[in-house]
Amino acid sequence: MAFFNHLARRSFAQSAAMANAIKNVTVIGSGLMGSGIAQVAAQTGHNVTMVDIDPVAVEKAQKRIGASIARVAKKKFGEGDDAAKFMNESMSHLKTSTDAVASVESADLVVEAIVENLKVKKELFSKLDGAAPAHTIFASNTSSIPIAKIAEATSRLDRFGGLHFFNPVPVMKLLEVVRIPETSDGTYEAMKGWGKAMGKVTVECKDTPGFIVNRLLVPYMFEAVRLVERGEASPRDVDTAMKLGAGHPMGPFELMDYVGLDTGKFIIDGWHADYPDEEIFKPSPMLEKLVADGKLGVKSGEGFYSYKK
Ligand SMILES: CC(=O)CC(=O)SCCNC(=O)CCNC(=O)[C@H](O)C(C)(C)COP(=O)(O)OP(=O)(O)OC[C@H]1O[C@@H](n2cnc3c(N)ncnc32)[C@H](O)[C@@H]1OP(=O)(O)O
Ligand SMILES: NC(=O)C1=CN([C@@H]2O[C@H](COP(=O)(O)OP(=O)(O)OC[C@H]3O[C@@H](n4cnc5c(N)ncnc54)[C@H](O)[C@@H]3O)[C@@H](O)[C@H]2O)C=CC1
Repeated sequence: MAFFNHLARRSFAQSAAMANAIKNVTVIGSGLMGSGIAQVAAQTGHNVTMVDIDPVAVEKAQKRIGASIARVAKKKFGEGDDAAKFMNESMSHLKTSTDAVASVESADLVVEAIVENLKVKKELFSKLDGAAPAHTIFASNTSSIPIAKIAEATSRLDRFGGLHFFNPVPVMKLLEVVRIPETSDGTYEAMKGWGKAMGKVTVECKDTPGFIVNRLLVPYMFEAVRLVERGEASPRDVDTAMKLGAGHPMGPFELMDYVGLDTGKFIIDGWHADYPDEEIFKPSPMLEKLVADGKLGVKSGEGFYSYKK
């Protein structure tokens, strides 16, 4: 028994060491999720480089992070010097760039949070694979794409996994840590350890559609749209019903607007393509039209609801 305790202690120590070895974090994508992941990594003392192809997106992200860190600081320290110190210290850990290749040169971990498109994700990781150091762990924040399909663009399958955060990242405590068969134990332990260093509660996931939360949440959200498409209730009443009847903080339509209708469409289109006979993965004409009209939810000012001031 002592031998196995020794092994357990050693593997825990190894994973803690590997997680502690994750100091330099590069986040690719500075949208809703990338900016949140970069913010929390900076708040928890990591050296963070946040990257985007779109310089305007980087600028917007810096503003979003500044406002969000102010809310976190106020919640933690109230007003005054400690809050200001927390904000300044957090922001001092954050750099931005539009050069993804240069940004991974000394990365211990790369977290990708770009558009939910397999081709674009694979192109990015293939490019980074040749630029990042051999020890660097690659992880995707994808909502729905199989990690294995993304990882096959690289030569580091043993150092590849999924780190699936939840929106808004500074608030939602959960982190889904996904492994593919080739993910080494050391990599997996390091990813879980880093999640804890980020202040998250981690759950272990296999590389299955939607991992845990989205496999349950996305079909629920699309069933809500189908209920409205059948004329059985209004979006507002469905949201009220789920908040007051099921205790959800947001109803499904508010949540889809919050997540982004484009992201919702990317997810369901991917699953429908892979599982064409699965009823609950069927796309929604109502959502298709909104996305086609550029109504992407909060991020575009209008989705199921209007957010124009
Ligand atoms: C699609 C995927 O792949 C996976 C996903 O992410 S699925 C989506 C998962 N996310 C959810 O389900 C979110 C559900 N909604 C909620 O939890 C809440 O509505 C919410 C946290 C977003 C907002 O909470 P709320 O009570 O309605 O409003 P609000 O008062 O603004 O915020 C509550 C607290 O969170 C904090 N907060 C909210 N948004 C924040 C942000 N962006 N940054 C920092 N703090 C924030 C606020 O400081 C606030 O705390 P105080 O009131 O003490 O200051
Ligand atoms: N929106 C949500 O609630 C959640 C989304 N996710 C996942 O996170 C990822 C990002 O989603 P969002 O942040 O919502 O998207 P978003 O649209 O807000 O941000 C995506 C960002 O990626 C940038 N980008 C696109 N291609 C790029 C490239 N090749 N190199 C660098 N930057 C590039 C875009 O300019 C944009 O700023 C997606 O995979 C999504 O499925 C995961 C959890 C929750």
